[in-house]
Parts: sequence; structure tokens; C-alpha cells
Amino acid sequence: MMLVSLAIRASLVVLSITAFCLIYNTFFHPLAKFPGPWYAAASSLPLAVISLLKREPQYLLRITCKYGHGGNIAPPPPPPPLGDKPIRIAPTLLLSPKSAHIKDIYWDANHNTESGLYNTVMLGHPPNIFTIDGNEHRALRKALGGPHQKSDLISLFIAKMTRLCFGETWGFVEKLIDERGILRSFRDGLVLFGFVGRWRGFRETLMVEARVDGEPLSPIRRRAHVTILVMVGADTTGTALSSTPNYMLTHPECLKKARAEVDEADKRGLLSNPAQYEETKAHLPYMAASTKEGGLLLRPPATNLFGRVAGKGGAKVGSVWVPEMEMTSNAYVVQRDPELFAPDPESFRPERWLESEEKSARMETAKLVFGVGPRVCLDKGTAVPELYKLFPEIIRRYLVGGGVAYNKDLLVNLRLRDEEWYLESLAFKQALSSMSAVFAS
Ligand code: HEM
Repeated sequence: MMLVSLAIRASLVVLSITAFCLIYNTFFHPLAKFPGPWYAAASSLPLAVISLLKREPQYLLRITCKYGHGGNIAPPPPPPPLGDKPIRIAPTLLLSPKSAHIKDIYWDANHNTESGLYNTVMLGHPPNIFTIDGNEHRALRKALGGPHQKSDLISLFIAKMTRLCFGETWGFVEKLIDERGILRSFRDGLVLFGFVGRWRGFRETLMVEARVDGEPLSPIRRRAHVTILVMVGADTTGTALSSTPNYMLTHPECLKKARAEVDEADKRGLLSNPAQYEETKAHLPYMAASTKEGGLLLRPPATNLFGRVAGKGGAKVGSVWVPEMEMTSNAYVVQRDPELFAPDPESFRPERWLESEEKSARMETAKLVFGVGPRVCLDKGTAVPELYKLFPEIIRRYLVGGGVAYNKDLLVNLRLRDEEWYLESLAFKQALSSMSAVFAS
């Protein structure tokens, strides 16, 4: 009996606290005046559930069209304008739909504190590059960044694909495996990562914060950072790499154009082996435009909510003053702004990048795919060249055909285009391995 009455009392306390929070969040919170769905204002749980259902980018796009004009108006027929006012997508979080506001949120050092959205422990124990602030963050970027040589990897990838597709095995020894299942675990964890980050109550009350102390680059921290780099670098780049072929395969006319361009440049001797970043930019404009359009614009691999906390005194986002709360933008939303990408913000149309330099420059300002400001992607400088180099090489070496539903199940059928090139590269590799055998003995 006593237990029952205790349970009833506990339930009443929980209910009262919940009711208080809902009422406070909806009517008395500093962000109460900002438009947005009522349930988003009341609790952060709906956003967490939407993330769990894997519908967040589409949801954000829909509600920015509906509420981003400063009021609750019905969206006009397509393409609906995004509006230019920040909207409330969780009790303490505002989302700005306008690309013009990206600089207001991400560039000002005064707002360079990352919001609680990052505190999920999924990207390793804090403090890590995503959670530390100020000078320590700057020093860590310097230590973790640095020049990389990716051309060798492109050649290696082409060689591996050739071997895989044309008779030889991958071979465990050469480690073409997901070492210790790191990427699989990362991907498996993403759903929870998104859920925990968005549901503030869970994050702040139920999560036990684990901290690893010591110097920024102590051995244990260094290992944690390397794991972060592998996780955040490989899956994003892989997604961007597969999105462009995905679009190309479903738009055969684009694939044909790209192939003609690559063949022509190849015939004129303009491409090294493998094609270099500068060569793609200079001689393969259509190919470059397709990479920008598919893997980076329409399917930004990181459509996360990269929240910042407005610093002391608040932040001016466009014409709106935001109090000292969390604010964010979203690549999937701003990169579909009909004002910049009209008349077809949803279509895969690489030609839009080739219409005029002025238009292209304007569209570039909407790109949030790698983040912006002091926390811009650490390895953007090598991820972009990698994208520009690999796909022309695949087109150059293989005939690509296949069917698609979704990147996850993208099946590609590669057929060798140039038998002679394959035999030559095989002979070259054999010569190399006998040479190394000689050196080893
Ligand atoms: C197409 C590929 C990639 C995309 C789309 C991408 C996207 C992003 C985005 C949007 C951010 C900003 C997050 C924020 O505002 O907090 C970011 C940060 C970061 N990225 Fe990337 N990334 C890519 C490749 C890579 C690679 C290859 C690496 C390294 C191996 C890497 C390492 C990092 C790190 C360490 C940060 C945190 C930087 C900081 O907070 O100072 N990324 N990335």
C-alpha cells in the first residue's frame, strides 16, 4: 500500500514538473516569441524522435517554409520560399533557414561555443575537437590538420577495384576491410547520437559525462582524436563519393556528358594518371559541377544541427536579435534555397554551376556542407580534391551502369573500358612486386 502511494506521489511530481516545463517553454521562455511548431517549442523530444525516424532534413525544410516568414502562414505552391526569420525547432534552439545568415552564426568568435547538441560522447570522450573552445581548439586544429597525400589512394582504389572486379581477390592481408568495425559501429551509433544530442532532457539529466584528463595530445587523447578523424572523415567522404555516381546513374544524359568530357580531355593528354584536382577544375568543368551538385549540394553528407551558443549580449542573425541561446543552420535546408537555386532547387542539374560565374559565386555562399568559420571541416582541403579526382578516374577507366534506390543499397556494375590499360597496370604491378622481392632478399 505504501509502495502504491509512493508511486502515485512520484508520478504526480514527474507530471507537475513536466507540465511546468511545457508551460514555461511555450509561454515564458526567452525564445517564446520565435515562430515554430508548438510541440517543438514545448519540448526537445519531438526533434529527437524525428531524427530517430531519419526524417530530420525534410522536416526542417518543411517547417522553415511554413514558419520562416515570422508567422504561421501556409506555404505557397512550389518552390515555396524558405522565409528569412529564425524559427524555434526545440525549446532552446533556433534554426535560421537563410544562407545569408550563416556568417552571423558561424563566423563571430563571440559565438564559437558549441551547443549541447555535441555532448553525446558518441564522438569520443570530451574534451575533444568538437567540444573544446577558444585557444585550445585552435591549437588542436593545428596539431590534427596537415598535408595529406591522397593521389596514391586514388590509384590504390582504382587498382583494388580492378582486381576485385576482374578476377583477383581483395585479400585480408591488404586490409581492405572495415578495421575493427569502426565505421560500422559509427554508423550504427548515429541514430542514438542524433537522438541523445537533440533531446536535451536526456542529455542533461541521464548522461554521465565521462572526461579524460591530461594534455591535449597525451597518448590516450591522441588515440581518441585519431578515432574521431577516421569516423567523421571516412563516412562523410564515402557518402559524398557515392552520391554523385548515384545521381549520374539515375540521370544517364549527365553521365554521357561527363564521359564525353573525360574522354576528350584524356585524348588531348590533359589528364595525369590519376587525374589531378587542378586538372579536373581546369579541363573537366562538367565533372566538377556534377560533384558539387550531387555529393555536396543536394546530398550534404553532414546534415547535422551544428549548434552554436549566442555569446554575451546575444547575436544578430539577419535582421533578428537572438538572445543568449542555441542557434544553428542546416545544410540540407539552406542548400535548397529557391531564391538561389530557382527554378529547380531539388533537381540534379550540374549545368546550374556553369551558367555564369556570378551565379556560381552566389550559390557558393549558401554552401554549409563543410561548415563555416573557425570550426569549418578540418580536412575540407583534402576531401574536396579527393572527390574531384576519384570520380573522373572511375569514369575514365570503367563503364558504369546500375540501378539505385538509396545510397545504402547502391549497386554498381563496372566494366573495364580499356583492356590494354589493365594489362599494362597489371604488368607494372607484377614488376613492382618482383622488384620488392629482390630488395627484401
Ligand atoms: C565530404 C567529406 C566531409 C564533409 C561533408 C565534412 C563535413 C564537416 C562539417 C559540416 C563540419 C563542421 C561541424 C561543425 O560546425 O561543428 C566538419 C568538421 C570536422 N571535420 Fe569534416 N567533413 C568531411 C570530411 C572530413 C575528413 C576527411 C576529415 C578528417 C579526416 C574531417 C574531419 C573533421 C574534423 C576534425 C572536424 C571538426 C573541426 C573543428 O571542430 O574544428 N572531415 N566536417
